[in-house]
Amino acid sequence: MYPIYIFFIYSTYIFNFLTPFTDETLEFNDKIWDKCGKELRGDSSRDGRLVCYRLHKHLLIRKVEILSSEPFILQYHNQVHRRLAKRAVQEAEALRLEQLKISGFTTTPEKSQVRAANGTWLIHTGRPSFARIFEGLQANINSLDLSTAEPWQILSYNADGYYAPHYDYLNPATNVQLVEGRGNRIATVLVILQIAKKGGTTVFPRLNLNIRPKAGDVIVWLNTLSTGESNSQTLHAACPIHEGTKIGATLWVHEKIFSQNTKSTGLSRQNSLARTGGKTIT
Ligand SMILES: O=C(O)CCC(=O)C(=O)O
Ligand SMILES: [Fe+2]
Repeated sequence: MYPIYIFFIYSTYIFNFLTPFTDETLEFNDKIWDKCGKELRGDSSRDGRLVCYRLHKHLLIRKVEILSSEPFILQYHNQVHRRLAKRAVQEAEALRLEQLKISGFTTTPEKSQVRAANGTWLIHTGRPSFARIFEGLQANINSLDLSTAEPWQILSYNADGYYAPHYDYLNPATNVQLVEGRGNRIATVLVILQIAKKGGTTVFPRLNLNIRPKAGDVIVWLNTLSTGESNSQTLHAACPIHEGTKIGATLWVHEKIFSQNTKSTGLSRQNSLARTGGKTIT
């Protein structure tokens, strides 16, 4: 009785911080993938804020594209060099990617309403390529303090993999200590390390946006409004993969750095898994 009880508490606890926040019941049926087929981008003739600009840094020039102004969504083109992205893929594949595995199949005929992917946590500098990517991101995205981010969440989606529509911000009611200690996930930084041959775009259904990034591109968006409230327009998903394997690495950026009481929020376990690339220390 006692161990079962502990397991129940423990799994609910872990599940809470891995589960994206939904403040409503999101429909899960084939219709949710309606926008996945073709690339959908914002219309700059309707919104003059949707512009491209060049970012000059250390003699490198990068193209940055504003995909949406409200919520703010940016695409950094070729932020990660092709070779670096390839090395990061090799490093990712050597990690225990079954750590965050959700197969997509449940005991009922319905598919998982979370995602179908393998994955793991990794600390920011946990592998050389990820450390270099992290440094490069911090140098370019200086409006965000990336040290406030949770460890890398690396996800690998095979054919039929997907990430169901969700929000990245946390529900403060079910993540009380984490949100009190670190604030909410104000921004998401999604690094595309490898794209699928077919499918696997990143879709924002409420914004009519379906992004087909290249390997090495980075998508950044703000999850909260300037008031600090969560922005439900940021609903997004990874469309089903039809062929090949997509690998992405996400940083969920918080408002502030760890505070003392963050240690007891479950993030300590997340961090210990991240330090070992998904291996549980026994
Ligand atoms: O892989 C994608 O396109 C989306 C990933 C995502 O939503 C996340 O990591 O929060
Ligand atoms: Fe997400």
